[in-house]
Amino acid sequence: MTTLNIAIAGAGGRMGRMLVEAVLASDDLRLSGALGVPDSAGLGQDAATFLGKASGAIVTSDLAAGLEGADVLIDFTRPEGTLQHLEYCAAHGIKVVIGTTGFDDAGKAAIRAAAEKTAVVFAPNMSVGVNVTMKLLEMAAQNLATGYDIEIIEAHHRHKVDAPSGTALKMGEVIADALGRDLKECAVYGREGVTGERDPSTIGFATVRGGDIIGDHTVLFAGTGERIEISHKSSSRAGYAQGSLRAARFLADKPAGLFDMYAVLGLNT
Ligand SMILES: NC(=O)C1=CN([C@@H]2O[C@H](COP(=O)(O)OP(=O)(O)OC[C@H]3O[C@@H](n4cnc5c(N)ncnc54)[C@H](OP(=O)(O)O)[C@@H]3O)[C@@H](O)[C@H]2O)C=CC1
Ligand SMILES: O=C(O)C1=N[C@H](C(=O)O)C[C@H](O)C1
Repeated sequence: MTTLNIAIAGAGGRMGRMLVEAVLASDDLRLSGALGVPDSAGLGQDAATFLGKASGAIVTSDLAAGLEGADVLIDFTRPEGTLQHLEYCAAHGIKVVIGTTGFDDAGKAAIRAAAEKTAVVFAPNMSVGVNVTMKLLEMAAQNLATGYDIEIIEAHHRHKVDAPSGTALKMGEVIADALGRDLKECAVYGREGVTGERDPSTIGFATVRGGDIIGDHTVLFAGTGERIEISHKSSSRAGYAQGSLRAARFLADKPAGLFDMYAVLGLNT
């Protein structure tokens, strides 16, 4: 078995720690490096210190040091950090799994451009369950195209900085595509005051933030006399970490290109 060298960006974050633990627990992956920002609490320490272990990877903000020998970088940070890391990886032939959310159109264009130089998996949610839920939404939207109002409700922990979640936005895109609509034209991101009656062609979003909610998403198809709710609820971040490792293994033999979790999980039918 060949060993894949994995570097982790945002190694001290909620997802970074899950990933460090998951890489150390695997027998085909090696933690080759760990990136933080200059004021990160764990800078200069072993990335596995929080587990009471030594991985040999010291958290650094020096990209060359943190990415030395890496085959794949797994990045769950912030858009500005991810884009910096990606530029370095594209220039040095390092593959990248991007879990970060909250990119604007320019950021997404930069990811597409970098993927012409190196292989990239970019997905707002790495869990198998969420990606299968996306397929269910496609089917539901195709079959409930008229007479059903579509609302997407998401809930996350108090520390989350972007809204709606990347997953909720992707759900909106999947549904809009299935209905032949453009999400940019039909999304409604908040309601207040005298809003008038609901326009049936819209897709509504509602955001809840509080406590330690890991990630809940519900899509409501509200018709007359009935409603359908398709929900996914995460009770642990482990599913995101395991999905990210699957994405890293998937990239091992891939040439440059942009892939999503449908490709990783074989859901592109
Ligand atoms: N695709 C998926 O399946 C999932 C995606 N996410 C997304 O992943 C991202 C991170 O989430 P989470 O782990 O909860 O967040 P955290 O805030 O816990 O962790 C973010 C990490 O990135 C570091 N960081 C912050 N700013 C920068 C920067 N500019 N450059 C480089 N590193 C930076 C932080 O450093 P420091 O330690 O100093 O704070 C921290 O280590 C979010 O966008 C979230 O939406 C989350 C879960 C699943
Ligand atoms: O910030 C989080 O925590 C999560 N972010 C992702 C998103 O924005 O969709 C995925 C998951 O919901 C957890």
